[in-house]
Amino acid sequence: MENSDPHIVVAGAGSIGCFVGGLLAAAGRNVTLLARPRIAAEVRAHGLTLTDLDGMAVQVNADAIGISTDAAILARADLVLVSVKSRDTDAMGSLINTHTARGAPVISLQNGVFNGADLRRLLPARDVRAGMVPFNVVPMGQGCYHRAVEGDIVIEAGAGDLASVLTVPHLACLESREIENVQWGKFLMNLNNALNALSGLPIKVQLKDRNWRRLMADQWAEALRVIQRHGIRPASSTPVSVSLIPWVLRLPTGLFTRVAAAMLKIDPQARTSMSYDLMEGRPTEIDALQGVVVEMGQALGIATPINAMVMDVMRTAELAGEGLPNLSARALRRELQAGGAAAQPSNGA
Ligand SMILES: NC(=O)C1=CN([C@@H]2O[C@H](COP(=O)(O)OP(=O)(O)OC[C@H]3O[C@@H](n4cnc5c(N)ncnc54)[C@H](OP(=O)(O)O)[C@@H]3O)[C@@H](O)[C@H]2O)C=CC1
Ligand SMILES: CC(C)(CO)C(=O)C(=O)O
Repeated sequence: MENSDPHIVVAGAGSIGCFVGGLLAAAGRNVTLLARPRIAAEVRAHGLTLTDLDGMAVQVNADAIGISTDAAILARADLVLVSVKSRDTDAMGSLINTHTARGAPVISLQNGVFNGADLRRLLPARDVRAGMVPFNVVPMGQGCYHRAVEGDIVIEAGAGDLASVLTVPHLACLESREIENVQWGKFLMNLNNALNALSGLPIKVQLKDRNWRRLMADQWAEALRVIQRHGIRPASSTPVSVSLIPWVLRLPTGLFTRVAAAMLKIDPQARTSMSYDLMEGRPTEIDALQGVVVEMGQALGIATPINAMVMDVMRTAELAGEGLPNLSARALRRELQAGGAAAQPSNGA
């Protein structure tokens, strides 16, 4: 990437893409959102209003940011930020391969741990970087996107100073030589996406319920055991190590609330991205999260009944297409005890 004012194309602008692309454009970067017609129409009509839990309020007028629904815009990209859901990574990778110049770096801003590798497979001999977005973005409608959890973006280290290109007021980006560990740490957090979506609750309300936290803790511990047995060492994205998180989650609510406040700032509106998928009747990223734990467990003959149960219940909710199912943690425990989903290989681990 040689251009001093690189053209950044956000490939699949939804919550993360509009928020990140919008802040970059607000700082004067040359940004185009590649978006579906419904999002393009919204941004053309209202521009973007970007807010956050610290009181940020940034307005981006529609004429300050490029908007396109045509993938051919990728031909004019010097840098591509991929922000589609995991199910669309292959399709977007193929579009980038068709249209984008080989010299343009491609950065995945997606959850899950394999999107970077999937893009690399589709885009051989290109500069493809995995990334990790720690914050949550709530789509508020009329071009308004609200960042409801704090944190800085982390991207895989490599040639050029891409982190500086992506660091502007209200948005910081760091490079890491251990991006896989960083992604695995976020992966563990994202296992709550499904629980949160099934609960139908904002994250903050869900976290106040000790039954939900116990289920989160058990699910986390089950996944961590499998991941570590594969030799992976997840890096925590909070000041508390990944192995201590289950202990923190199991604390009585008063104590937990105090410890959690020092770990991560979350505002009352935050719901996980999977909640919006269920609300809007779209398939979720469950395969890239619980699905990965179940497969990794199967590969080692380790039972993962909680992750398997959550995956099954999520599939039922997707098929029902009735939005958030508003289940209780107790209902999921009963599902686990009923054991249908728990029919897993076990070596007693
Ligand atoms: N939202 C959040 O708070 C966070 C999300 N993430 C991760 O970031 C990634 C993006 O999430 P999020 O922004 O919430 O997802 P969204 O669904 O809000 O945005 C993705 C957008 O890409 C669109 N899209 C898909 N294919 C194309 C295409 N070929 N051309 C144009 N647009 C396309 C989708 O449209 P359509 O729906 O019609 O397919 C959708 O509007 C996910 O991996 C998610 O897990 C990470 C941290 C937080
Ligand atoms: C809520 C958060 C930030 C962590 O689980 C997230 O990644 C998501 O909404 O997908």
